[in-house]
Amino acid sequence: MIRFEQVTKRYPDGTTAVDDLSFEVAEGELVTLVGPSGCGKTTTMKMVNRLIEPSSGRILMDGEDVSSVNPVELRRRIGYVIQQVGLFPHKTVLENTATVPHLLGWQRAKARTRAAELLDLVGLDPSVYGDRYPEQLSGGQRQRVGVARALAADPPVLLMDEPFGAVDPVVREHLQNEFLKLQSQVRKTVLFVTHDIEEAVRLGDRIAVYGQGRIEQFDAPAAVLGTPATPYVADFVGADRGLKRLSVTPIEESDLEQPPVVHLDDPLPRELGARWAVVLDSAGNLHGWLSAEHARAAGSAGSTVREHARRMDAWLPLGASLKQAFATMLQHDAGWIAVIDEGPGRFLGVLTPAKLHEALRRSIDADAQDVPRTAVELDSISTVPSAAGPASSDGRGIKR
Ligand SMILES: Nc1ncnc2c1ncn2[C@@H]1O[C@H](COP(=O)(O)OP(=O)(O)OP(=O)(O)O)[C@@H](O)[C@H]1O
Repeated sequence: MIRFEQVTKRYPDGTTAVDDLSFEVAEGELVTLVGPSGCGKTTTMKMVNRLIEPSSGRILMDGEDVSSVNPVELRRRIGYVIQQVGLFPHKTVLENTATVPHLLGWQRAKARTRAAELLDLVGLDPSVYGDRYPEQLSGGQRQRVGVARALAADPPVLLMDEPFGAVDPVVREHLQNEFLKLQSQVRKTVLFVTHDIEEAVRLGDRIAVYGQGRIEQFDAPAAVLGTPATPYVADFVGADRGLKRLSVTPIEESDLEQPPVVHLDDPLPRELGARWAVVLDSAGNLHGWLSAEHARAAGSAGSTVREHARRMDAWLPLGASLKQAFATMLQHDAGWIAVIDEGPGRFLGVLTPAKLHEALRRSIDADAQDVPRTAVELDSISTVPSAAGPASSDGRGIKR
């Protein structure tokens, strides 16, 4: 979808910002460009919509050399979100969002309807926020309007330059989650610049780690964290990359243990054979848990599990990340969490801290041994977005 072919950018003062860059972003893929300040990320991005022209090499979008497309026409096909959102202060939120459809000559009513839909999609109720002016919004809300505006004309490509860089860490994580959800619906081809490796890992299907003007590694997040291609990348992703891996490693069925199970309408057992048992309803869905101590103490004949079961709030769907599992354990002060089938909600097993640790080891070892690393060469670049990306393990709530 977007293909860089040996692209170099040398500024007139002799600075080589980007040096012989070749990579490809597949349709619907989100690639994060990450690296320290001044390594050429923004220059890379601005060459796609021709805010900057390459000194040599070419950039193709859908097979077409962007240098042959009129820049104004080109930019209408490319949504652009930047850190300082650049909303028009004298226009309302709705008018700001409808800017590009207006420029494209859409009828006013159609443009406004579309803008309202987009505001809704980014979590801003148009009836509440549509008539406000940008100064009447929080920083996070302004960023959302920026995203809505960039999507308004439904461009196939989005360029995002540190879009969440100016908000505090909590709002930032919230915006990242919302953006992942949004991206799973709209499936744009996205180039996303950040200097934050955590953000790159959370959002990217693949990550391009920049050194000075060059890509040091172009790979799925798990591979960048598990097998850094160079000492530079290892240093950049940090000594705590084992921890960062938690967020890109999904819970798998083989990680689960099978505790004793009782059903709601079973007579209350005197012994469980363990300190606790999972309680299921007749459809096999998770209801809660029963403690052996409680069952023993209750002991009265005639009662059923239903009267003694406790609710279980610490649960996650299969495929959620180990990081979510760890956070859920901490949040509920739980020694284990239940894992259910995402669709029908069937109980699958439990994840314990020991199994969580094993899963993390498995993931690190697998990468160290045999995960093929994608070389930064055009011919070897896979066009399939990685299933290991954080987008595939969406952030699900914990409580029912
Ligand atoms: N107009 C320009 N003239 C000369 N040098 C420039 C110009 N614009 C950028 N540079 C230089 O090119 C290099 C890459 O800049 P670029 O903005 O692409 O980096 P970046 O990775 O996006 O950095 P940051 O994270 O700080 O935004 C830097 O050394 C920068 O100083």
